[in-house]
Amino acid sequence: MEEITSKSHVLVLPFPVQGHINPMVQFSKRLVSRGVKVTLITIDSISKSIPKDSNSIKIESIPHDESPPNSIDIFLEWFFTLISNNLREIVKKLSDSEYPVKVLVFDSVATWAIDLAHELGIKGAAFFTQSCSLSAIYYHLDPEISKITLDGSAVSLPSLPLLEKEDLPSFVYQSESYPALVRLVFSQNINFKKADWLFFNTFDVLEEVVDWMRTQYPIKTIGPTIPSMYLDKRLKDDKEYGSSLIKPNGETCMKWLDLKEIGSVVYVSFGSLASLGEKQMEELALGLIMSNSYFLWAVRDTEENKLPNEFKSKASEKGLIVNWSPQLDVLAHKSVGCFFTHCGWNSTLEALSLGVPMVCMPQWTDQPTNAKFISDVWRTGIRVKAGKDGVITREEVASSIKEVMEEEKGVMLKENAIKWKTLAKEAVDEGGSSDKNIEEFLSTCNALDLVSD
Ligand SMILES: O=c1ccn([C@@H]2O[C@H](COP(=O)(O)OP(=O)(O)O[C@H]3O[C@H](CO)[C@@H](O)[C@H](O)[C@H]3O)[C@@H](O)[C@H]2O)c(=O)[nH]1
Repeated sequence: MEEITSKSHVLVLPFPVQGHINPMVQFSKRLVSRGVKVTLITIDSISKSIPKDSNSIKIESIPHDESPPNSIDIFLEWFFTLISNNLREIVKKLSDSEYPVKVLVFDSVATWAIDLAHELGIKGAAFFTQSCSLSAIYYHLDPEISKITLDGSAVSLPSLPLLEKEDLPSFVYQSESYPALVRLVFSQNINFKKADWLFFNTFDVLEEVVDWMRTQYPIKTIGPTIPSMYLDKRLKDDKEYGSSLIKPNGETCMKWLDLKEIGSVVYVSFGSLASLGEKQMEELALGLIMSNSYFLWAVRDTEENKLPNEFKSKASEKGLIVNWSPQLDVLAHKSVGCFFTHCGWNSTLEALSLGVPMVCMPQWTDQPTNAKFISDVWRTGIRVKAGKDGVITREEVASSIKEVMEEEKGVMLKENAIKWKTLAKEAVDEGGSSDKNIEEFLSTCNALDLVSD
C-alpha cells in the first residue's frame, strides 16, 4: 500500500440517514487508515449518535435550534440550507489550519455542493450510496432529456438486464407521490457533468454497467463499504459502522441466536426508513409463523403498533422481535440461514459480503431494482410475488422462506452467495479493484498537494 505522506485533508458530507451515513463513514475510515485527515460534516441532532472522533475521523457538527422537520420534503430543504450556510465557513476555518482541505466528498443527493466546492477552490467528489446500475437507469430515464417512452413495457438500457416495470426504481413510475424526492434523484445526474470524481459503493465485477459508465465518466468503485473485519481484516479496529442512530438490542439477539442450530434462523429487516401497511404487516407476521422457521425480526418502535394483537406472545416460541439489531453480527452468525429483506443497498451489499441468501420484499426507491439483480443476475435470492391488491400474502411469505431454507434452490442460492462473498473480499483487499481505486484517488490528492505547495 502506498504511503500517503502528504497533508491531504478530505471533507465528507453524508445525507443524515443511516443508509447514507454508514457507507460514507466506512469510506472515511479507509482514507484515515492511509494517513489522510478526514472531517465528517453533520448536524448536532445526528452527531450525538456518532462517537466523537471515532476511528480518528474528526467531526464538524453544525448546531441548530429547531428540531429537524418530519416531512421529507421540508427536511430536504431545511438540511441543505443549514449545511450550505455553514460549509463555506467550515472550509475557510480548516483551510487556515495545518491541513488545508483539498477535496469535498459529498453525498450525491447534495447536488449543489459541487459548485460550492469549486467556488472555494477545492475538488468535489460525488458519493453515490446506491448501486451503479441505479444511477445508470436515472441517467438514461431522466425526464428532462430522455427520449425513451415509458409505456409500462420492458426497458432495454446499455449493459443492464432487460428491466420490467416492476424492476425499475419506484420513482420512475410513481413520480407524483414524492415530488421532492423524484426531483432529487434525477437531479443527481448533474454530478456526472460537474464532479471531479464519482464514487460508487459497489465493486467492479458486481455490476456490468460499471465498465460502460467508466467509458463516459470518471467513476471509481470503492465498495463494498462493510467494516473491514468482515472482509479483508486489514483495519483491525473496524468491526462496526459505529454510528447507530437507533440503539441495537445486541446482547439479546446474539444470546438468542447462539442457542439456535446452524442455518435455522430467518433474519427479517426493512432497514431504517421503510414502513409497511397494517395489512401487510399482519400477513408478514403470520407468514413468518407459518414458515415454521425460527425468525429474528427487527421492527422499529414506530412500526411496532402495526403488529397483530398478541403477536409477540404467540410468536415467542419461534421468534424474537427487537427494535433494532446489530445487523452485521446477525448476518455473520452461523445460525442465520436466510435474510428476508427490503433490499436497501446497504443490506444487499451486507448479505452478499457475508454470503447470506435472501428473500426479497422490495418497498420503494432503488429496492425493486436491487431485488431484480439479487434474483436474476447474482442469483442469491428470490423475490416474493404480490397479489392483485399489492399485498404479499402469508402463504407467499411462508413458501418463499421454505424455498430458500429447505429446498434444492436454497442450496444453489447459498453457493452463489458464498461466491459473491469471496469476490467482495477480493475487491477491497490489497490490490483489489476498490482498493486500487482508493489508492489512485489518493495519489491524485497527493499531486494536488504538490501543485499547491
Ligand atoms: O435492525 C437493523 C436494521 C438495519 N441496520 C443497518 O441499517 C442500514 C440500513 O441500510 P439499507 O439497507 O440501505 O436500508 P435503508 O435504511 O432503508 O436505506 C436507505 O438508503 C439506502 C442507500 O441509499 C437505499 O438503498 C435504501 O433504499 C434507502 O431506504 C444497514 O447498514 C443495516 O446494517 C441495522 O444495523 N439494524
